[in-house]
Amino acid sequence: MLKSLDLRPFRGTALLGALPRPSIGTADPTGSVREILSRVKNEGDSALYDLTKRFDNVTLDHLQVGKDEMEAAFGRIDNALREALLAAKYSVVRVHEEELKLLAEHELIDNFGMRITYKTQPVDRAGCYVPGGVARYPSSVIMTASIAKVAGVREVVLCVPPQPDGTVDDATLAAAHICEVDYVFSIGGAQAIGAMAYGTESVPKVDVIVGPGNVYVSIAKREVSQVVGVPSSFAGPSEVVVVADESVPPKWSALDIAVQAEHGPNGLAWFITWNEEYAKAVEEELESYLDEASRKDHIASTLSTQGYSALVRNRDQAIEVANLIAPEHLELLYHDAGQDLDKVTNAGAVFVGPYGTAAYGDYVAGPSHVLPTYSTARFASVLGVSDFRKRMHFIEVTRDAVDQISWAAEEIAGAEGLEAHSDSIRVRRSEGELDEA
Ligand SMILES: NC(=O)c1ccc[n+]([C@@H]2O[C@H](COP(=O)([O-])OP(=O)(O)OC[C@H]3O[C@@H](n4cnc5c(N)ncnc54)[C@H](O)[C@@H]3O)[C@@H](O)[C@H]2O)c1
Ligand SMILES: [Zn+2]
Repeated sequence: MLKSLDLRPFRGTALLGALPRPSIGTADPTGSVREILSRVKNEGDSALYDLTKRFDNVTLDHLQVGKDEMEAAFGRIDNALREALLAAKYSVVRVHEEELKLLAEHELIDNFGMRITYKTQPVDRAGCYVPGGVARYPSSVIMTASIAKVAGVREVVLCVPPQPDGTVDDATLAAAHICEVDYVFSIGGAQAIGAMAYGTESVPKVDVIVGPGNVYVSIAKREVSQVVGVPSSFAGPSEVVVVADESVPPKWSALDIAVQAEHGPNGLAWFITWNEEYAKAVEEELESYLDEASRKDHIASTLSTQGYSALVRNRDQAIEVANLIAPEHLELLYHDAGQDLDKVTNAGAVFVGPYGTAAYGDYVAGPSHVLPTYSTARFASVLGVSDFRKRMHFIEVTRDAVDQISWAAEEIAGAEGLEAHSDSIRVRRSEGELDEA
């Protein structure tokens, strides 16, 4: 089931060489994504109807889902699901209200008489993509839209692929209602990203696009990043690295390997341990679980292409391997894992201790489940309030600064041959103090 790797002999750069390269799946669809985007840009709504027919096999007669329909869906869903979605939103809002405090306006420093103040402002309108091909993701509504609202975004636009009958499922609409989403459109794939980036007759143009999706969606976001803000993470097919030993029941480890593979194809699932017997026990549990799993095909498809069971020397090497993979989800399930957290440098989210299945993070932990995949955790981060806000500095130049630091600015302007630059400073320095009115 999982491909076995014995990484024990490898050290340093040889270890990197011994790891299989991540793969984006079958053929790279950048060419067809570009075609879709240019049709949306040039033809607007009519391209959206046509592409939805082609890729979702649905003939729509309108694109927008009204606020009344969101409210009705909220009323229709099970009581227990309604409570669960509200609890998840509450948890996400709490975490992000705290995160927002970190961005509070403050004076950084008095720098040579120049007062530097740090401030952030929300973007005006955000677009959230909620996937809906292989599975339904009401949780992704909460993990994007509620964070945009906490960040202070004025309007939130949400796109989600239509179901085969052309509607959007009740749970997704109910989540949109809970998160006070302003517009919902039943459009999926690269065409949805194009619609939000360029704007069409029906879909308002947004300033930032966030949200996970399959390769078409993720590549489309990368393509439109010239005209709209897009976080640098590639929030693509799900990934997990599970590090465990005999201190954890093998069934728990086996299930966690299956969890992220359940999302669909092109994902990645690694199991890492330093205990050979335990690796065998986990493999056996995984096989017996798969015999009965309802999403057996999805899980098997990810595991057969990018499912690995790696044997390492010790926990240090386990973390070294995890850092090289830079996975979306890292689980450190073994006893005392809390001791190792400083060594983790590359991962989207890290789950610590034997109870730490990534599924808590998918729904209720509070941080967004929109996380960097495809090794982008080397440089990119979890979705958060800062993705919806822009940083700016206020620079208040006092007379004191003119006296203290003009010389350096004039000198550099001179070296760059930019006369107006040095003149603008020199007049202030030489023409003395203005009367304060
Ligand atoms: N990284 C994260 O934070 C995170 C979180 C949740 C989900 N996910 C991932 O999101 C993905 C969801 O994928 P999905 O496929 O279920 O839904 P999706 O909404 O991302 O994609 C469905 C759309 O893809 C388009 N499409 C399908 N085939 C196409 C083709 N041949 N050419 C052009 N467009 C095509 C269609 O327009 C369709 O509407 C999964 O891989 C899951 O792992 C990631
Ligand atoms: Zn998941």
